[in-house]
Amino acid sequence: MSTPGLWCVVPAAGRGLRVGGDRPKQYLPIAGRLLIEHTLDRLARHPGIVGLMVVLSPGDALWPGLDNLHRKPVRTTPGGAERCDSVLAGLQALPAEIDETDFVLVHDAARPCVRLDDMSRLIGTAGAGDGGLLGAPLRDTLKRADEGGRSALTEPRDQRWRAFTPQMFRRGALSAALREASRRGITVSDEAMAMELAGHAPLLVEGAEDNIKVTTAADFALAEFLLGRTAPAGEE
Ligand SMILES: Nc1ccn([C@@H]2O[C@H](COP(=O)(O)OP(=O)(O)OP(=O)(O)O)[C@@H](O)[C@H]2O)c(=O)n1
Ligand SMILES: C[C@](O)(CO)[C@H](O)COP(=O)(O)O
Repeated sequence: MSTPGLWCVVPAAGRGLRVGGDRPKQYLPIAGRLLIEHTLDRLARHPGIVGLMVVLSPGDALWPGLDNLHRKPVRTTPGGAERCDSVLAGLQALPAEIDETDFVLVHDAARPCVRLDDMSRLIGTAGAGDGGLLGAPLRDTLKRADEGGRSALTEPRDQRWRAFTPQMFRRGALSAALREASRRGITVSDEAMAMELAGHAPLLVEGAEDNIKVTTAADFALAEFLLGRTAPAGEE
């Protein structure tokens, strides 16, 4: 039996090494709350989401122990060495009532600024086919650097997109695609890559470019500004 709504797997088992903080970045403060709390609150506010499966680093002692947000269940499970391993673990830990053909969302804990209306557009359009992902067409010129840090060549920009999250796929198809990529020794950088390798054609759904992934220390100031806006983005 499927559920009348979407669960979201939230990979949050990373170490945040590129930030260089004294703890994993998902547990660093932004605008008075933990980074992860902003992200989970944003996700739980979306009416189409019915539950969150947060994937934590094994032995994570910093998890604040949330079990419910906006009257929606929050569950946790241990993740793996790579993001894709954590996503697969999250899929496996979802409640039994979610069957293989149900769509699920995957959204990085490190992306606290996702807009609710962008999520609605993804859910409303990508569910008609193989699933899809939020992203944005590349708007800057793209350079390939040589070993000396110089521009070796300019990459073609047409039909190039930046991939964001959430990404939305059927639980069974995504699990199988992730397992197959792992079996082939391929570390996929997002769920769509695994689906592409499995022969699917994920739909690209354009979303706001302020859906930033907090990756370095410099990203915290921008995230703080974006989160400080009067109303959660997408409800303005
Ligand atoms: N083994 C991993 C690695 C990453 N992630 C999660 O995947 C998201 C995107 O990954 P990234 O931004 O690279 O986070 P980190 O891996 O923590 O960053 P870094 O590479 O700087 O250590 C983050 O929410 C991170 O917690 C995860 O669940 N499991
Ligand atoms: C999934 C993702 O956020 C899409 O852009 C990105 O691939 C994550 O990369 P990371 O190196 O694991 O942060």
